[in-house]
Amino acid sequence: MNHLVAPSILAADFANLQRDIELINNSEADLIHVDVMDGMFVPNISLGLPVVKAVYKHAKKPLDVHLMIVQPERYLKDFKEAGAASITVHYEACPNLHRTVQVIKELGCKACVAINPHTTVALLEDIILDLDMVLIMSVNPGFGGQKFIDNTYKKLADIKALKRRYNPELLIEVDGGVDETNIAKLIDAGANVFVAGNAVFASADPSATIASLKHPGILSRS
Ligand SMILES: O=C(CO)[C@H](O)[C@H](O)COP(=O)(O)O
Ligand SMILES: [Fe+2]
Repeated sequence: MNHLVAPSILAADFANLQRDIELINNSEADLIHVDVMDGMFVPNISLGLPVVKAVYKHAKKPLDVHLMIVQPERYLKDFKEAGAASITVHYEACPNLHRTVQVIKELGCKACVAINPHTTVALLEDIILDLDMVLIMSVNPGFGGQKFIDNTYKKLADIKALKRRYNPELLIEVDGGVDETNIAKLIDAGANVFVAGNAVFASADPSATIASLKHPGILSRS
């Protein structure tokens, strides 16, 4: 399949959020990545349900909601009602992960599990069959603009092997430090959904950057 690009609005201008949503709407982006942080699971607070609802009102692309919160099972229905098309919960935040994943699917959302850089891919073996997508964190969650962690390539090799064995349709998302310099290598490593925050919104021309993430190898900038 062709890979998907998911700009993260964490790096957008929150005072001009509608403008930045329109920018994504009119770009080659496939999804809108929404980072929800609670100051507990991660040492940062970003945005919550009212902002997700406001984004959904203007969004013409599916919302890919990444919950970096403790006990995310408390809020799954709320995020579905706020407009989430897919809901990502963290392996590290879910003691009853199988149940949490079933609830996400019963709500009609795509179910995704994220793992932090220190969490071994092998821990996903008994849940992978139930998932639509796995998110490999390529930075420690909590902040945009961090440096990509190279061990991600090893984790992609491991998840690719599990995918081949158990769930060939599985999507593999990479989040953190993705940009025009590493996306081609990440595609080769087996990833097919790419979150990009700073690479898009800190660039001089965010739409052109999204286009070049969508078509790596082709010079989309004039
Ligand atoms: O989940 C996240 C951080 O926890 C963000 O999605 C991620 O950091 C994207 O930002 P950038 O592309 O700037 O690294
Ligand atoms: Fe994210």
